[in-house]
Amino acid sequence: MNQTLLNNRYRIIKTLGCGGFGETVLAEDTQMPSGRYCAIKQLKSATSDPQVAMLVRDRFRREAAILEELGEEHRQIPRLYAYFQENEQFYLVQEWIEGVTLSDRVAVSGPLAESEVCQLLADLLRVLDFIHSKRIIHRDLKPQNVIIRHKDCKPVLIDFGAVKEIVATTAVQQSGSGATSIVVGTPGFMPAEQAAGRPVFASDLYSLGLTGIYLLTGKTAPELEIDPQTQEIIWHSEQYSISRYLAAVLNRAIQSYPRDRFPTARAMLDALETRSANPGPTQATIAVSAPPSTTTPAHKQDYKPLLIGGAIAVAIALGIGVGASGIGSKPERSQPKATSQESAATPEAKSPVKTNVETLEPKTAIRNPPQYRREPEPQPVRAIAPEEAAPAPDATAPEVYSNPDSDDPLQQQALEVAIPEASAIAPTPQEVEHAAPSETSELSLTPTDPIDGENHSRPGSEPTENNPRPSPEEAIENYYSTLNDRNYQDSWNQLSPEFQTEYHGQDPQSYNGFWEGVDRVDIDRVVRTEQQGDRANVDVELNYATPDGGQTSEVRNFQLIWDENNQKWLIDDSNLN
Ligand SMILES: Nc1ncnc2c1ncn2[C@@H]1O[C@H](COP(=O)(O)OP(=O)(O)OP(=O)(O)O)[C@@H](O)[C@H]1O
Repeated sequence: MNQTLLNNRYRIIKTLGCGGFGETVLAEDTQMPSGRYCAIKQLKSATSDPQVAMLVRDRFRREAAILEELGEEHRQIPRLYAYFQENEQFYLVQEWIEGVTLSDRVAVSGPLAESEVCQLLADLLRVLDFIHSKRIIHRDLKPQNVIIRHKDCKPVLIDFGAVKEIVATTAVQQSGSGATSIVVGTPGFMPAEQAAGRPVFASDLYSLGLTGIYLLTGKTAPELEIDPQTQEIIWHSEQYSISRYLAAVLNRAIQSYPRDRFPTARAMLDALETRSANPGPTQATIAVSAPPSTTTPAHKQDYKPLLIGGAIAVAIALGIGVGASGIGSKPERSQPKATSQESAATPEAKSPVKTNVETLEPKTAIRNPPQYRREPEPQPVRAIAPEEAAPAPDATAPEVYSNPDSDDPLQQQALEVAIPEASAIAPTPQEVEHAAPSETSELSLTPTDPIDGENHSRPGSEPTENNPRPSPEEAIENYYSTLNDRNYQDSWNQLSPEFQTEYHGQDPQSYNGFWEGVDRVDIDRVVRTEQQGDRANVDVELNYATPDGGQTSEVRNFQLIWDENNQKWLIDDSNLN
C-alpha cells in the first residue's frame, strides 16, 4: 500500500504489520470529522479471470458482512467500518484498537500473574462464547491476535481468518491443486483436527489453552517439554507456581481430542469461575477433569488418521498452520447450556463437535434409518462453500501458501495450507493400521425395517444360533431410544459399571438429572470401527436437542463390552480403557 490516500479517503499513517495476505496499516479517515484512526487490512488477490474475480468479490462481501455483525455486537471485536476494492486488492477498514498485543506484553514484562491470566482467559472465553454462538470458529487465536486495549484493559480479539480464506481459496483454484479446504492457523497454537481442515469450536479452546500457558510461562508449545511416553505437552505448572486448579483447566483445554476438552467456551468459563467461587481441590477435580486420552496429541508432528464418515481424513500436522471455513449454519442455533459439572461428569455432553458445513464429509446414506430420525434442516451456509470453487484436478499434496521462516514461534505468520482430498493422500502403513480396524462398517440403525417389520440381515448382526447377539449398533440405538423415552433406569442399566462410576459416581440420580436437561438425542449415524470378541468400538454421530430449542452435534466413540451373564452389550467410554 503505497498510496497516501486509499480509496480517496484514508490517509496512511504507518504500517502495522505485513502478513502472508498483505499489509495492515494505521490510517486516518479523512471523511470523518474526528479524522478517526482505523486499521486497514489489505488482502492481495491477483486474478485475470473475470469469473474468479467476481466470485472472490461476492465472497469478500459476504465475509465482510459477518465481520460487521460480529464487531457491531461485541465490544471486544473490532468494528468493521467499511470494505472496498481498489486496484484488484481488497481492503477491510476496521476500528483501530489502541493497545498492546499479549505477545508484546509478555515480551516486555515477562510472564503474567495467574490472577491476570485468569481474568484474560475469562474475558476471551466470553468472546469465544459469542462468536461460537454465531457458528463461527476464529481459528487463529494466539497472543499476537489479542490486543489489550489501553482504555479499559480489555482483551480484543483481532484477525478473523475467514476473509483471508477467500483469497487463499481463489489462489488454490487458480493453481489447480484440487484442494478442498484451506487451512488457516498458526503452528504451536493449533490442534490436529484443525490441521486436518476440520476445525471445531473446541479448536479455539485448544488455542486459548496454549495461549494461557504462554502467558503464564512465556513459552509456546514447541518450547515446552513433551512426555516421551504419551507425547502430551508437559509444562510443569508447579515450576511456575500455578495453582492446580488453573493447571487442570488449561490441561483439559489442550487435550488432543476435542471430545476430551471442554465441550463449549461457556463450560470452560464455568470451570474457571467455579474456581474463584470454590477454590477447594475437590470441586476442581469434578469440574475440570477429562478422561485420560490414549490418542495422539495434537502437537505431535505427524500424520494422524481420523475415522470420520467412514473415510480416512488424514490430519496433516506438519508443524505448519491450519483451519478451514469455520462458519457454518444457522446463527440462531445455540449450544446447550451445559454446566461444567454436567459436561465433565457426563461424557454424552462432551465436545459438541459441530463440524462446519464446509468441511464435513458427505454423510453416507444409512440403510433403514430409524423412524425417529429427524430430517436435517437446510442449513444456510455462512462460509465459503468449497463447492462454489471451480473444481480443480489432481490433488497430490498440501500446498503451502505462506510459510515465513521465523525462529521465533510467536513471529510465525498464520499459514494457509490447502488440504487435498483425503482420498488423494496415500495413507502410511501406520495410518492404514489405525484406520482399518478388523471390522469396520456403517450400518443401519434399526434392527427391524420400519416398513415391513422384518429383521434384515446385516454384517455381524444376524441373530443366528451361533450368534444370538444384537449388534453393537443396535445396542446404541436401543440405549438412545430408552433415553428418548425417558426410561432412565433402563438406559442406566445399559452402561458399564466403570462408566457409571466414572461419570456419575454410581449415582443414577446424577445421570437422570443430566438427561432431564436434554430434550432428545437423535442418532445421525453409527459406524462400527472395530469388533473383537466381546468388545466393539463404534463412532456415533449424535444430535442433541435442548428444551430451549438449542441443538448441538457431536461424534462420540463408545466401547461396548458384551455382558455374557445378562446377554447384552454394555456401553463403556473408550477413554476409560
Ligand atoms: N484492529 C486493529 N487495531 C490495532 N492493531 C491491529 C488491528 N488489526 C491488526 N492490528 C495489528 O496489525 C499488525 C498486523 O496484524 P494482522 O493480523 O492484520 O496481520 P498479520 O497477523 O501480520 O498477518 P496475517 O493476517 O497474515 O496473519 C499486528 O501488529 C496487529 O496487532
